[in-house]
Amino acid sequence: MNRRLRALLLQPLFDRPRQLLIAFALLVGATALDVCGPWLTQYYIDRHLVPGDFAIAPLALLVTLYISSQCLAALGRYLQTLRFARLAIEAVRELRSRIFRHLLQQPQSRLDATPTGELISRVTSDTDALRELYVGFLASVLQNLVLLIGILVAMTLMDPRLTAIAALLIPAGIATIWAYQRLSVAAAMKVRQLRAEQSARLVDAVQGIAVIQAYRQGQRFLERFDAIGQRQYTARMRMVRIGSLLLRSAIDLLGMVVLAALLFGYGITHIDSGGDAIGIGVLYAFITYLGRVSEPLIDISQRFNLFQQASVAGTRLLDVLDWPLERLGEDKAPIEDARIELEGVRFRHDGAASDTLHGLDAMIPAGAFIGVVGATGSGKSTLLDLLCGLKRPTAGRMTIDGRPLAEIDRATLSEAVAVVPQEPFLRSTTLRDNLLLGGEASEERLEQALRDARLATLVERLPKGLDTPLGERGLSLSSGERQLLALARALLRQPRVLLLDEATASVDSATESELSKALDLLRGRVTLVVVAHRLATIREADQILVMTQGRIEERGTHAELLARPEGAYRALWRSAAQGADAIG
Ligand SMILES: Nc1ncnc2c1ncn2[C@@H]1O[C@H](COP(=O)(O)OP(=O)(O)OP(=O)(O)O)[C@@H](O)[C@H]1O
Repeated sequence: MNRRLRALLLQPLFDRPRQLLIAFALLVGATALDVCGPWLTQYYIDRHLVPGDFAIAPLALLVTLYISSQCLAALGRYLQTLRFARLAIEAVRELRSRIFRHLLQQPQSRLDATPTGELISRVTSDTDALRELYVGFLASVLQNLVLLIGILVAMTLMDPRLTAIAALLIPAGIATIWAYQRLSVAAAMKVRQLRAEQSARLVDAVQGIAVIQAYRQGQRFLERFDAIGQRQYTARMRMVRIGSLLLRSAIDLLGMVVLAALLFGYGITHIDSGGDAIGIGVLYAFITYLGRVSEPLIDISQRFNLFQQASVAGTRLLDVLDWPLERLGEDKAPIEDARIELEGVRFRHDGAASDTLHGLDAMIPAGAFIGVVGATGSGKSTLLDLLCGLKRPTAGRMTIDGRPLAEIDRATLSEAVAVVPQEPFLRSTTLRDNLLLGGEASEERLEQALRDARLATLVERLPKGLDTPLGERGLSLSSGERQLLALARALLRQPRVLLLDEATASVDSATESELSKALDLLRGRVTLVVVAHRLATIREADQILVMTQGRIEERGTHAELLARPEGAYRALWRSAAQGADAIG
């Protein structure tokens, strides 16, 4: 295990030295009291039972000591378990939020490239594996080790020679555990890998359930899922076979052999000492202890796979923590006019063979209304992602009010630039929370934004109005309504730049023309960049950029572009008009 992994796994514990110390002290105390049990019994047998001394006072003292030591041991165990659990839960909560914070600061490209199920499993099940390590492995292994030491000390105090015989069980047990580890590691890794595969398939299926049902692919998905289940079963059974052969059975067998050796040893010592050196009570205590030595050994070995799993999970978490954070600018001066300039802006996706945007030049004056049109895949959405800072250009320069976009602080930029994406993100909470997204606004501003986004009538119809929950069992908005909600959310923030990506693609023509009027009201006050398939939306734009395969092929007003006989815009306009069966 390397140093970083060790630090990741252990640091959260060492960050809480007081708690760790208290938990450990409780553990040692409880174990010591536990070990007292057989020792007190031995004392009773040798000093009272065998000589036939049944005086009430010492007997009562012995019984009281026995009961109270065992009760205190149980109390100590209970407190120790609580302490370790608290330590583990706190450590995991902290780690989980560290990983989540790191994910939230990732560049868009990283999140795009990583499957959702994978991200979720890193934040949840991988951090959970660490909790298991603290509660299931660390606490238990420490407890068992202390118990073993306690038993050995108690035995040595009673009889060192017999202890030497009984202690044979320890190296033999360790050798068995070592063999188990070696034989089962491959199967354990296989099980974990198959489990990850199974959850990835599950996430795929749940996300695509509508398509799976529509294309009648349920049976195929089920068969593939079951096939993984079958492989998992085989790997698990292999682990169980190795485990049941080597762990309980082998260690129990070893225990029997050592017991026989002990009885033999007892006999020899007895003869050597002339028959009265070792009491029957010592033998009783040794037999009891012996039974308790094999339990900790089995327990340690069985919990070893928790340690293995935590190591694998820890490696995956370190991998996430290694993902570089998005470079953030530090320029916090507010954006005033929102004049945007692009010079030779290029963009290439990570690992892609060619550029998606090939050197864009554009000058967007403050308060201008810019329309962006072009064929599917021509790079319109990518351009908007660059304008709002979600993606960084691979080459070229982008400025806003003459200040490089890359140097502007993230919060300043997102305060000034609002985006209405193609597929709006909605949370399963109320309409109000979805509009505010954690921010604040007066009722008047909320109502104004709803009116501007043409959502006011929908909200008035709902019995709970803005407090109606969305998603799951709540209201399910239509695609058009979702877009309007995203628009209202953007308007609420009174941005300096408003970027719309096909924001009105799913609303009917009447709503769309009303929205155009609302956007008209923003003209001159807000810099507007509108990507549109429906050309009517951007007909009134100050300038229209026509994109083809990552380049700006044409630019001009609607009238100028339409006047070009062989122009791309004219062709788009004509085909759209033919589609609508009427030339505009
Ligand atoms: N990770 C990626 N690696 C390589 N190419 C990608 C990646 N992600 C997107 N692309 C490509 O980038 C191009 C531009 O996509 P973009 O979404 O900007 O197009 P668009 O003009 O907005 O299309 P639409 O009108 O369909 O929304 C597309 O050809 C897309 O396939």
